[in-house]
Amino acid sequence: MDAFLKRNKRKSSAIEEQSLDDDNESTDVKLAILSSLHSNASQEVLLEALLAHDGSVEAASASLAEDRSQSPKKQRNSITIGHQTSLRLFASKSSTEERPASPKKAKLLSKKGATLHLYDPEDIAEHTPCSIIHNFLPQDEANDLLKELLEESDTFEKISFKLFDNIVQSEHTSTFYVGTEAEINTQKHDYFYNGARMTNVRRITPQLLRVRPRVQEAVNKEIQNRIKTRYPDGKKLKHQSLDPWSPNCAFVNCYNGPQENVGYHSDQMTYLGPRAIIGSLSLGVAREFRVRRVIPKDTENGTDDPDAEGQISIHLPHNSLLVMHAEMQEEWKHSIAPAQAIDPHPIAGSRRINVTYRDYKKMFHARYTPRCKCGIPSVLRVVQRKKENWGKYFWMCHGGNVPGKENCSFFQWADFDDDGNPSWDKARYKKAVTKPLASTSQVTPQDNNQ
Ligand SMILES: O=C(O)CCC(=O)C(=O)O
Ligand SMILES: [Fe+2]
Repeated sequence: MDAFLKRNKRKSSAIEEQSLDDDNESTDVKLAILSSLHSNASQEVLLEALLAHDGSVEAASASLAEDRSQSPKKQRNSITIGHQTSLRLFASKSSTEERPASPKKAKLLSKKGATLHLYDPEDIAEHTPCSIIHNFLPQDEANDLLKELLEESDTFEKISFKLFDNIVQSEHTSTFYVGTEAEINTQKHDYFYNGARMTNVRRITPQLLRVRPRVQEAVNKEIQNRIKTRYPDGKKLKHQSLDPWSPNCAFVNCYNGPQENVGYHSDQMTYLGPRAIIGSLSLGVAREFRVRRVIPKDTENGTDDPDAEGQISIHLPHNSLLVMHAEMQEEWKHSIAPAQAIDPHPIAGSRRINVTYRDYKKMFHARYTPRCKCGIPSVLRVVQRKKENWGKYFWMCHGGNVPGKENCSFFQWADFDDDGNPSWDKARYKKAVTKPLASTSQVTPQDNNQ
């Protein structure tokens, strides 16, 4: 849950600022030249053009001139978000026409210290571990869900947790929803988050329930499409589940105003299992969802700089469904950036609601996951930063996050088969799955900041 820490946020933005300072003098100069040549274009548009042309001012300028002559209204100066541009506008004809049948690693367009802004679903699928569907629900359904959750959000809470010896709070508010009263009880008694029990758990609302099958269907289609078009040999990833994605809970966030944000993190895999997939629906004010790849420290390009490849910003307008695919939590981090300004939404005002539908796996019920010496379920992590053992999963104690407790230093490598199934006692598990699915499903908050 470090993701929410104000203190942590300050630390990571300090790192980002430093890398911006280190790296961007030449980019700044180039932007200034481009700006003088295209005074009507926003900095975002200029940067996008520059990145799309590998830093060549001449080529970026030519493409901006061409773009402007084709569509003079496209340029804008607003610092709020929501306009639709595509990298394909900047790409040469042949590069878009000759998309390979089998997936190839997309050319990296983001750069150290810079933010590449993406709006177009094709660009997003190509350059990030996500895919997006705009205007996802029928308008009335999206608005009904938004209204319902805005009302709910009046009683959402900030999450409190321990950092070193301080109790700190998230900036935004949230709560989570499961299917039945029995699930609420299971949640409150059996599940632990960062070493503590969750108290704020609610029964799923009528609108969340109504939307769920649509999300389920769309996410499963996106998963299949991704496997076919983007993964090596058109095969699912190692440890990715073969089962259809079946969301049984929803974690809902409310960001009230432009400054409420979530720092860089990966979502906790403990109860979702490896290669977790998440369906994330955005409602109300449009905000920026930023992603950056986690680069192992001791590779050839080894670096300690988390911003070494820059970051990519995905714009999330009202009624968009973002799918975080199977490679996301292990290999990337994500955040909701603070905004300088926002376009108020006619229903939500300055608020944004985000629903992450999640598939809590029966096999990863808290009663099976390894317990640490403190007697609480341990958390599932993956080696992200070290080349040695990179991608290996492990269980560790999270007691250190509980006020008054110490981390008991429990550590155990995790063992999963190719489909992500754990190797523990299947007999016990079989007994449990005779219970209805609803009684074993859960919701988790975010966290996995290593
Ligand atoms: O608000 C969002 O879009 C993302 C929230 C998030 O990262 C999370 O709930 O884990
Ligand atoms: Fe998250």
